[in-house]
Amino acid sequence: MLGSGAIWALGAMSGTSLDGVDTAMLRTDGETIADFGPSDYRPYSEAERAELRAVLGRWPGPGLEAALEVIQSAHIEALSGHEGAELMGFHGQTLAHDPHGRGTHQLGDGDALAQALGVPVVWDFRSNDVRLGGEGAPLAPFYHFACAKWIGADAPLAFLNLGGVGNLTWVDPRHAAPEEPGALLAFDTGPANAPLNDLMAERRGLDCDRDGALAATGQVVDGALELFLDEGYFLKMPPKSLDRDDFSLMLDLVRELDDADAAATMTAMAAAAVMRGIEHCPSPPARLLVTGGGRHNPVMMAMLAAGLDCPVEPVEAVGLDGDMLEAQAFAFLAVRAARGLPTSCPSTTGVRAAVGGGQISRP
Ligand SMILES: Nc1ncnc2c1ncn2[C@@H]1O[C@H](COP(=O)(O)OP(=O)(O)OP(=O)(O)O)[C@@H](O)[C@H]1O
Ligand SMILES: CC(=O)N[C@H]1[C@@H]2OC[C@@H](O2)[C@@H](O)[C@@H]1O[C@H](C)C(=O)O
Repeated sequence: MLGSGAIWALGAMSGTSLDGVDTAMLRTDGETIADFGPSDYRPYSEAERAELRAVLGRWPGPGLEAALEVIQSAHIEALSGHEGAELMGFHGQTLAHDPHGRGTHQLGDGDALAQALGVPVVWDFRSNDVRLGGEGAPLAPFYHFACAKWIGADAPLAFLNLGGVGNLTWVDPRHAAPEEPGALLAFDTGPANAPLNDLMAERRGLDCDRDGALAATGQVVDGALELFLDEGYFLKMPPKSLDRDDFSLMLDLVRELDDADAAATMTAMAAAAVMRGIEHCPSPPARLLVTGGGRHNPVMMAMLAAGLDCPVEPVEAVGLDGDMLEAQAFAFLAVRAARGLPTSCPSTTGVRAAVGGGQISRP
């Protein structure tokens, strides 16, 4: 098992929007952040993305060879650009997530990666949690706790990741450790960018509504928004998690709307899901710090700010990097796993007891 000093770890994340691999170096002992290191982004080519998209929803079994090759080669390329890492955290690509049914599936082979890179790799972060009755997601909350400490927060605050799916972590930084009861509450808020990206692909052949340009010209249609908010998911008590396409029926709610109104309404849906989520927090957060690609969408950010009673700011406001926070999180979680520390607990995933995730493969 790893000693207790800080080491340089390298994290890699390939998120639900299938845009590419984020990598980031972090010096940490798995409890506190000692230093941030370089980070990088390796986008998937169109052909690679198509290969991955074609296997979304699939469970382990035959027929994944080409997609696995994309994941392995893109990660080897992305990770070998960094030097000096003693340990790597490899999330892999979530293809399917059904924690109370078939489990959770992140495509990737940590053994092969450790052999190729000559560095120990922690991977398969979510399975242990699911085996112990947890949601297996979100896992960034233990890192959000360390971030709250790093910025010197002294009152409850919340982190929001606006990726393909949204996830929220309420943190009370007055606790000494993330697994202490009352320190954290975390859950997926609902769809964030994924359905909006799907709408843009379907209607305009574009990756996303860049800078909210289309939504800014449309009107939010209240009827569609209300139907969306009738979904039982919003009433469910956290912890709770989602698969990328759990809300794909959202597209049907805006089917009759013109492109601009559909984009505005879907952007409002993502924001409204967060507002519903905030109502589940044990106390109102002093501020909401936003990470993930959605913080670049000014329309989504303005809707959040208008609907919440606390300041809504990108994490850059406190000196963090919102494009790399998840890659850093998996570097941090790798060190925790290697030290035998828990990476999730009942209030972050609903797992029966605090548990460490991940298996470790050595070269
Ligand atoms: N300038 C921008 N304007 C609007 N949207 C943007 C912009 N930049 C990024 N995005 C949105 O953010 C998405 C990428 O976000 P991010 O990289 O956080 O997702 P992810 O890590 O793949 O997802 P997850 O956290 O769900 O795994 C893009 O697909 C796009 O929808
Ligand atoms: C199963 C899975 O991969 N879930 C992702 C996804 O993307 C955002 C949200 O849904 C979150 O629950 C999680 O990722 C982040 C990194 C997490 O585990 O914290």
